[in-house]
Amino acid sequence: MPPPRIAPSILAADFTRLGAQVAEVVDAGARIIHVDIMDGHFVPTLSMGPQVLSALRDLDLGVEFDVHLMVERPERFVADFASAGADAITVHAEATPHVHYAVQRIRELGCRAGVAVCPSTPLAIYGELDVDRALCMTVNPGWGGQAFIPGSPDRIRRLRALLGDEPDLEVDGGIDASTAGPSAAAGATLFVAGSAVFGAPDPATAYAEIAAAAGCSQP
Ligand SMILES: O=C(CO)[C@@H](O)[C@H](O)COP(=O)(O)O
Ligand SMILES: [Co+2]
Repeated sequence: MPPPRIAPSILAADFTRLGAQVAEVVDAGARIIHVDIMDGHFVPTLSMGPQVLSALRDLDLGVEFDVHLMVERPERFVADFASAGADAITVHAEATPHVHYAVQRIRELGCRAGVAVCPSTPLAIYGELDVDRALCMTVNPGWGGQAFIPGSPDRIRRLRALLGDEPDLEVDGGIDASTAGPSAAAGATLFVAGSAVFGAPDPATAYAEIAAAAGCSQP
């Protein structure tokens, strides 16, 4: 299985000092930054567009950008995010009838391809797809700061069994120092944490605590 990694989500960052906040978690050891894109349709909320990603990319912090598209018909936007600097792009299985095409397109654009599922979506779709990353939502998508759904470790375990050892299994929503451990034990390898990192008084310490709970080796 891939080594465990933590991906701080900038959705919870202070946007008046976004670059400094990202630099702070990079100094603490983060090598992946999670970027949540919400369209007001697939999820009721709006977040940001590719301009924010390209601004972060221009900081040259040497990190990977993990783009989570919570948008309808995400295949329309993958090229925009690839040119803005995405390293991995994840689309929701519920957001398009053309998931296979979206995965193919993301790879053609030179990015790693992920497919995400909401908490009520059957996991069987992964049996039909070859993905670099499977994203198991551990809250309903659309908002930061929600509580981890308690049945998630069981779902993560079933998903890991379907995927085999190779792909990253990403968990997203309510991940903190208490939920990262059970998620890791169930087979998760990539841990998105928004409010537990950027909502903490000291994001670097919070990052280190979640990393330790997830079993990450020292940066
Ligand atoms: O995709 C989403 C929410 O839909 C996330 O990536 C959130 O940004 C996670 O936030 P926390 O639950 O960690 O506060
Ligand atoms: Co996300």
